[in-house]
Amino acid sequence: MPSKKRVVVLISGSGTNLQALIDAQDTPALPNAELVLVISNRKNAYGLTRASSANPPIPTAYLALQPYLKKYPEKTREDYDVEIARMVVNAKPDIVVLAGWMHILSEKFIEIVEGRLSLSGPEPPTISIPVINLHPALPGVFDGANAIERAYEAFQRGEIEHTGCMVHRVVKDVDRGEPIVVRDVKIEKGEALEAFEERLHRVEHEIIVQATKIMLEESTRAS
Ligand SMILES: Nc1nc2c(c(=O)[nH]1)N[C@@H](CN(C=O)c1ccc(C(=O)N[C@@H](CCC(=O)O)C(=O)O)cc1)CN2
Ligand SMILES: NCC(=O)N[C@@H]1O[C@H](COP(=O)([O-])[O-])[C@@H](O)[C@H]1O
Repeated sequence: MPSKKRVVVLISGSGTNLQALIDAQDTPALPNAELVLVISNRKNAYGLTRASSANPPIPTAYLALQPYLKKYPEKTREDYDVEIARMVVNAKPDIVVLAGWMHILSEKFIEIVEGRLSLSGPEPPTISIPVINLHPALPGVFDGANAIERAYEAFQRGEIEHTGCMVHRVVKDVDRGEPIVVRDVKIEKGEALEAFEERLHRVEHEIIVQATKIMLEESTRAS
């Protein structure tokens, strides 16, 4: 049996998408995969509880930007991103999944994790870890935070007829990476935001597993 593919997940909140990955790991939905680390930038993220309550428990880590900058006044936001990259690389993942990670990552993070920049010294990096992100909107529309609410309001103004969600490769430009899985989600006339959001989240829980599986299969073929 080949060794399991290692998945690192970055979160900032409730972790319902993390839970979808936890439930899918090492099942036909996400075969031969195990979550090896969950990193949160918010101490009270319930996703940390989901990880530690999993069976077996998934190791967790927490590092928030503002406390880091307060503790190390000489450091920068980019230094923080390098620390996150160090935590990720040390976990030796085959993929990194941003599942509600609400922090824009610097290009340096991407260069380190994708193996174009070495964490320590001049020797060439030996890693190339794909980073993917779940975003609750369609490619090129409603980039950034609060996308669900913005799409809902645009629908109420008659500007759009539907929205959707996607998982895409992470590049420097937020939400502009190559889409991996894209799903349309209709907004029903008269539907409350909460009901629409619940329907969209259910689709997210499917596509985050599908996209992770696709990327791990791709990395297996490439190796
Ligand atoms: N370099 C990239 N970093 C990140 C991407 C990406 O595509 N490229 N995706 C985001 C996830 N995301 C949307 O999908 C997103 C998350 C957060 C923000 C944002 O404005 N964050 C603020 C802080 C907001 C807060 O703390 O509540 C910030 O980082 O200053 C925009 C888009 C993850 N990172
Ligand atoms: N721009 C990024 C973004 O808005 N991400 C969104 O955060 C939520 C996390 O939910 P969860 O914590 O329950 O998984 C998800 O809806 C995800 O699309």
